Amino acid sequence: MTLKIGVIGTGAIGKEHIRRITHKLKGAQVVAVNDVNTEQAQAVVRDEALQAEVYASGVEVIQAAEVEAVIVTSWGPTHEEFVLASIAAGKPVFCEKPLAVTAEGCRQIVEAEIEAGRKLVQVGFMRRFDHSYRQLKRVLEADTIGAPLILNCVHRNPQSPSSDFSGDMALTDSCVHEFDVLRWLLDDDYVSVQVIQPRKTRLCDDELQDPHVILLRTRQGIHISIESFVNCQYGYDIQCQVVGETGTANLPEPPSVPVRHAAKLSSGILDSWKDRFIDAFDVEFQEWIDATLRGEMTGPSAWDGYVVAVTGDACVKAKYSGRIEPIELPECPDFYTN
Ligand SMILES: NC(=O)C1=CN([C@@H]2O[C@H](COP(=O)(O)OP(=O)(O)OC[C@H]3O[C@@H](n4cnc5c(N)ncnc54)[C@H](O)[C@@H]3O)[C@@H](O)[C@H]2O)C=CC1
Ligand SMILES: O=C1[C@@H](O)[C@H](O)[C@@H](O)[C@H](O)[C@H]1O
Repeated sequence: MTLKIGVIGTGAIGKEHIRRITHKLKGAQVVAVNDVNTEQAQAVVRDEALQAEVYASGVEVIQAAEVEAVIVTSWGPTHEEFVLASIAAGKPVFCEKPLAVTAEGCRQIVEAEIEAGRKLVQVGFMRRFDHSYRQLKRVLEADTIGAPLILNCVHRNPQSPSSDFSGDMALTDSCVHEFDVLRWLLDDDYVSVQVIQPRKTRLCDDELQDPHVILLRTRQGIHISIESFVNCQYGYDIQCQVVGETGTANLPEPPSVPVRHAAKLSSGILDSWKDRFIDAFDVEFQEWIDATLRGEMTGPSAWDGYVVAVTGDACVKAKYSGRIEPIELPECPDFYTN
C-alpha cells in the first residue's frame, strides 16, 4: 500500500521531507504540493521528478481527491489554518512545529480533533525519534541511576536559525524541542518556569537577547535548566545530562572520529540541526507513514503541541516579569491518554 501525500510549503524543511519520502523511505508518494512561491513548488516537482500536481493553495491540496494525508511545512503562522482544514476534511496531518503560534490556536485544534472523534494530528517534534534520546530514555526507564532529580540541558545554534528570527523566538520556536522531549523523557509535566537573561553576546542582532537560561520545575519536583544560545558561533550543540539519585546519564554525542594530530586530540562538532537530526527525521516519517497506513496516530499529538505552546507562553511571561511563573494546564483529555 502507498500513502498518497500532499505537501504544503516547499521551503527548506519541506524540500528535505519531500526528498526523504521520495528517495529514502518506503510506503508513501508525494502527489500534490503547494507553496505561495509557485515557482519554488514547481522546481521541487521538477528537481525531484515527482508525479505531483502543483495546486494554487494549501486548502486545495488538502481537498484534492488523490491526497490521503497532508504534511504542513509552510511558515509557522499558517499551520493552524491548514491543520484545521485537514481535520475538517478527515485527513491525517503531519504538522511541523509549531502546531500553531498561540496556545489558543493549539487549543482550537485539540477541540476540533476531539470533535472529529479520531486522532488525525501529529506534530513534528522529531527528537522523540532520535536514537540518542531513545537510548537515554531506556536508561531512565531501567532505573539505572535512580529517580531523576536535575536535568542540565544545552541548545546552541551557531547563528540565529533564520533571517526572521527575532524577539522571543529562542523561547517559542527553538526551545520548543526541549519542552517536548524533556516531558516525554521524564513522563512528567511542568508546573513553573523562570527565565534568566545573562550578559548578552556582542555577536548577534542588537535587538536580540542571547543567551537565555530557562529554569523549569516539574510536577515530580525535578529541576531543569536549559541554556539557549542561538549565536554561539562554534556549531550546533545539543546536550542533556540527567542527574539521578545514584548516578548521571548523558545524551550520547553524535559520533565523530577522534583525531590525534600536532599535539592535539580533537573531534568534530556538527553545525546544523539538519545533520544532527537527519536520522531522527527519517525514523519520524517512516513511523508516521506506517502508522497512518494502519489507520493509527502514534507520534507527538495535538495535545503535546498545546502543552508546548502553553510552556512557551509562560516562558515569555517569566522573561519580562523576572518572576517564577506558573505553567497552568487543564487535565489531559481522555481522548489523548488512550
Ligand atoms: N523540526 C525541526 O527541527 C524544524 C522545523 N522547522 C519548522 O518548519 C516550518 C518551515 O520552516 P523552513 O522550511 O525552515 O522555512 P522556509 O521559510 O524555508 O519555508 C517556509 C515555506 O512556506 C511557504 N509559505 C508561507 N506561507 C505559505 C502559505 N500560506 N501557503 C503555502 N506556503 C506558504 C514559504 O513560501 C516558504 O517556501 C516552520 O514552522 C519551522 O519552525 C524548521 C526547521 C527545523
Ligand atoms: O526547529 C529548529 C529550528 O527551527 C530552531 O530554530 C532551531 O533552534 C532548532 O534547533 C531546530 O531544530
